[in-house]
Amino acid sequence: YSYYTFIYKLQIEVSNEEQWKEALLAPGLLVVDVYQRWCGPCKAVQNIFRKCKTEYGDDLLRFAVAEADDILELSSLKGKCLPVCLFYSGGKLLSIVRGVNGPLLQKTILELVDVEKKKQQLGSKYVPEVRCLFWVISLRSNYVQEVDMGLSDCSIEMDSRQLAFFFPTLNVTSDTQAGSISEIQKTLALIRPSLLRKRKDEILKTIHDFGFQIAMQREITLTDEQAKEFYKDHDGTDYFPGLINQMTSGPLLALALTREDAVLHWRGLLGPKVVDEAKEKSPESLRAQFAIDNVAINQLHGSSTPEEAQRDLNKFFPTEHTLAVIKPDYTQELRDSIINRIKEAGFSISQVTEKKLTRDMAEEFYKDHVGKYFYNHLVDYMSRGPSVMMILSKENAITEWREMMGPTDPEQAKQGSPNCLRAQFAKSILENVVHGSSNVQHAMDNIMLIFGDIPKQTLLKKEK
Ligand SMILES: Nc1ncnc2c1ncn2[C@@H]1O[C@H](COP(=O)(O)OP(=O)(O)OP(=O)(O)O)[C@@H](O)[C@H]1O
Repeated sequence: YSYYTFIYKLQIEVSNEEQWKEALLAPGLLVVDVYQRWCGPCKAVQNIFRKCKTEYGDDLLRFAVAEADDILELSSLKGKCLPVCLFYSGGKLLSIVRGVNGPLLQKTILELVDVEKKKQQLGSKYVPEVRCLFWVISLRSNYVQEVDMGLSDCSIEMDSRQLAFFFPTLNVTSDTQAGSISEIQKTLALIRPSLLRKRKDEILKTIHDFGFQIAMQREITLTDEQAKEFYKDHDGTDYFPGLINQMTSGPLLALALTREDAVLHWRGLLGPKVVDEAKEKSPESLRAQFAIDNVAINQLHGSSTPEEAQRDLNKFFPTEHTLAVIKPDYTQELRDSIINRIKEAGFSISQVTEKKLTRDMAEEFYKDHVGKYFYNHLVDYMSRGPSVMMILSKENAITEWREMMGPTDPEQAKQGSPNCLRAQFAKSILENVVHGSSNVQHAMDNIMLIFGDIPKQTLLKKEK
């Protein structure tokens, strides 16, 4: 964790606006490695810079490191763990290279240093030859590649620059040191009860500020057995009783966090496991920042590997099943497009059947609405033709499918969530295209009504 405090001789450290302005206005080419707090400056890039400095180094080539959070101009690069190098001269941004692309970095530095030399030799007689970087974006592969087109058109160069700055959240992947590609991952974070009681809003804001999305969350009070099972590998250690005590002292918050390389980043932010060590060696780490007075156990957990994250997530967010119905009068095209949307959202369709409900079944299905003014119309509608009945399986399936459907009334849906199915396809509040169970009991009852008693094993097998 000491990478937070490294000072590099090769690179000047820019950590406030004043230093930023000073660095930009110094003569020559300035190459800035923009980094994120949890990644630290990129060591692989430093090696390339060191080589360049030795090969073509003179006073016209300078290097800097700056944290995206510290400098306003760099704020659009917040949250990207991929190294981003910016090339400036006379305060102007000339070029951007993302990723540890040694040859491209070297080539860019060589060319731009040459320009600086010419400028120095020719003074005001120097006429710039503009070279442009284009971003070739293949949406299908989510891959962004930089190509030096060597064109002389300033407006095109501006476009590419703007592209990089205005779409920093594009899933940009480029060469990395090990040739691997950063990917969106999920990890499990636990906020232990004492911290949750005292500083819930603050820790959630911090998580958000560090670029994580909360894909799922659940407040849960663990029993002694559940806590012991979760931490069984620590059984027998001197801290085990204290840990179990902390884990069961009230509700904790389990979070499924997503972002690029979520597992590594979350672990990196947490810092050392022992609170005193975290405070001493890594005071910026979350375990130091969010330690609770007089509690020796740290307040935050994170999975160690992607495999462990998957196991941990399954424990806190087990697969749920919900009943989804495409209501009568659908066209084949509508049915296919809804099913595609379901698959794209990551649901497994564990069972599917097309079935015309009898009046009795429709009455049973909507028995909670008996007596309401629309009840008879609802039963008529639901029994007048076949419906597509599906069991959808996923963590958090009930809530997620209801979110996909949107509000009961399509007019309200169009206002608040225009992309939901009801906003796009419902005819009216009555004929609103899709149904989804409201809770676990409702899901179980209606799955039983439509599909009979499906053994759990069948569902699990189908999920795979
Ligand atoms: N005010 C209303 N006027 C007409 N029909 C209505 C009205 N409210 C609900 N409905 C019909 O009854 C169904 C069940 O209503 P409920 O309040 O359970 O909404 P929902 O949970 O969004 O929908 P569903 O149970 O079909 O998933 C609605 O989907 C709709 O078809």
